[in-house]
Amino acid sequence: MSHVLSVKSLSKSFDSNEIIKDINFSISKGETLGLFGKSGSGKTTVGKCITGLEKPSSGNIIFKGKDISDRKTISTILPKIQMIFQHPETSLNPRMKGFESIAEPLRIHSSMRKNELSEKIGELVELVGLHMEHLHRYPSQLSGGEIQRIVLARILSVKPELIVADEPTSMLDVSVQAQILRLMQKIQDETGVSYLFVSHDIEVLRHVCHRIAYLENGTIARIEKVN
Ligand SMILES: Nc1ncnc2c1ncn2[C@@H]1O[C@H](COP(=O)(O)OP(=O)(O)OP(=O)(O)O)[C@@H](O)[C@H]1O
Repeated sequence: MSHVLSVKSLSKSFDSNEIIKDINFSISKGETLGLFGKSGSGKTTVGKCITGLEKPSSGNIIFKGKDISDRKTISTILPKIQMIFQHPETSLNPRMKGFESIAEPLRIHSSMRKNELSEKIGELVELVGLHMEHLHRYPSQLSGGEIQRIVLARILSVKPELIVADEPTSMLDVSVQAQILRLMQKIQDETGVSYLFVSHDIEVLRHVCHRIAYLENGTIARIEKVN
């Protein structure tokens, strides 16, 4: 299997405080790699370095053979790498209804006409299991699970090849959590997207990941295959 992402000797310090050091791992096409670590271990920092939200102190991030460690190159790769955050309520613009939230990246990254846009949004809404009525609501009028579905539809609109999912279900109750995890697996089966799934919940990771990387003392202590 070809690697979508390779992280090589990644380190990141904040104010001379080294948070992660010499991190190495790869993710194949269609693979879910879990990143496990306790609170404050630096999981989100790894995800932010990959998605360009933080600049690595040193090391390389190779996406489909191209080094995207410097900010100039990453702008040409985005939107192929997307990130889902932990707090659904802060993931969307509170002043945008569902339709606009999903349409916004399509308007930026494609030149679709109005009817093409509506058709595409209809397909995405069906893929993530929402109903048209949800599109006419603001985030404050949607549940956490419905917001994460809108977030997924928004992200999928630009056909990402890698999604960094940072505790995407930890704020949801157990039954909704299971629905979103199933949805993410269905999306992977249908699109071949790869995930870096960040969590402090080892049971969730064992359920959804092909392999799990354990972050300890700022570095990857080991990577295990999940049977
Ligand atoms: N921009 C920043 N400036 C300074 N310190 C930061 C910054 N971002 C993160 N940190 C620190 O880096 C450490 C790792 O944070 P990070 O959010 O990556 O951990 P985490 O494993 O994702 O934690 P959690 O599971 O609680 O979300 C923490 O001590 C945090 O305070």
